[in-house]
Amino acid sequence: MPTWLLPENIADVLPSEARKIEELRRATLDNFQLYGYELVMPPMLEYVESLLTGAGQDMDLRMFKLVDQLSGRTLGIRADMTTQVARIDAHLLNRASVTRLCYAGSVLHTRPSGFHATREPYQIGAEIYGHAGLEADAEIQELALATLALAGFPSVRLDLCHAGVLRALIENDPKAAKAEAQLFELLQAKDIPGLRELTAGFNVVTREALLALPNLYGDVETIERARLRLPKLAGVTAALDELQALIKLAGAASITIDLADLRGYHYHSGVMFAAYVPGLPNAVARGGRYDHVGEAFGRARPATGFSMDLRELSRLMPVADRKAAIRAPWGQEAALRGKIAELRRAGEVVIQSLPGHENDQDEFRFDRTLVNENGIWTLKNLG
Ligand SMILES: N[C@@H](Cc1c[nH]c[nH+]1)C(=O)O
Repeated sequence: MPTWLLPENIADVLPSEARKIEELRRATLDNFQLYGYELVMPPMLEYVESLLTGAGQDMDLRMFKLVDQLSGRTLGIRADMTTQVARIDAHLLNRASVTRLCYAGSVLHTRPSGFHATREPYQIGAEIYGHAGLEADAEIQELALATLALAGFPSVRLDLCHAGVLRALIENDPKAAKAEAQLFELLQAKDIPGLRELTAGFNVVTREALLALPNLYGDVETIERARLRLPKLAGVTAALDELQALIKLAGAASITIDLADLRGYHYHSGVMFAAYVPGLPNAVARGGRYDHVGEAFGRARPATGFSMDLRELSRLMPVADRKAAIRAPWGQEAALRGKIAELRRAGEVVIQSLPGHENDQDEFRFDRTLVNENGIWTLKNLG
């Protein structure tokens, strides 16, 4: 095997793609700042216990682990930055008021989430801590839509779900509580035969409700269907009421409900959403409420947020036009160097041709050149 092969679902990002990702990263972070989100940079790795705190058992399987030569303890490489940011809010900032934080960085997954999915997504996201009301969820959804619009996706469908529905059903039946992890998996896969088998010994009300969940999707009327099909447990009613209220607050043009779309992480505790763009089966952004994570870090804080993978998003964007550039000869002459510096200060790309390498650069399109006319360096259009 050649030594330069990369592991499966791990790839280099080449110049034109890297440029697209970087431009989107800058535009997204600048936009987050306009909404008052402060940038934080959590570490690439932490002690495993800290990364797993409040994160749910699914995180353990998704995380790469290694041994720390300094402490002898096991370290985990982050698979999701959301819980790291919750730790920062809970322990380091210790603010009582609302805190808005954002972040961007690579995460690693032990297994790809789909056949072609990368195991190294570039995660970017925003989180609000300290407000339990739906207004925070509405702001997060608006921000997710604004971010997708920046990336060139103006028509996005938001799929809403609520972790409280399954939680209330599970709390009502000890047998279901024991099978929580499997229930999550089967519901995510909408695997009705599997659900039938697993729920055989559950009480009838829980069983019927769990079997109904995969079919409770569609337009916003689904909430009314859910009220009829699901048991009138306080947790179920509260969750459906919240979904209904959020639909009124959220500005999305197209909203659907899918009460079995639990594909986020197990730490979600309330309203969850996934954003879909035309022509792509996988969600391009996911988010939701996770009030219990701060509690696990010792400071109960309401929390909601969203994140997305910039690599995936930029792959869907059209290829960017090559940037116009100016070709300049190589030279140390003060007048030439002064002219080049002046053009670069004005935002122009000026590339000095190294002797013997006058050909084009892939990422750039030379449309002008610097020529010396009677001792003055002037720009000339290239045909
Ligand atoms: N980090 C979650 C999405 C999220 C951000 N904040 C809350 N939820 C995910 O990757 O699915």
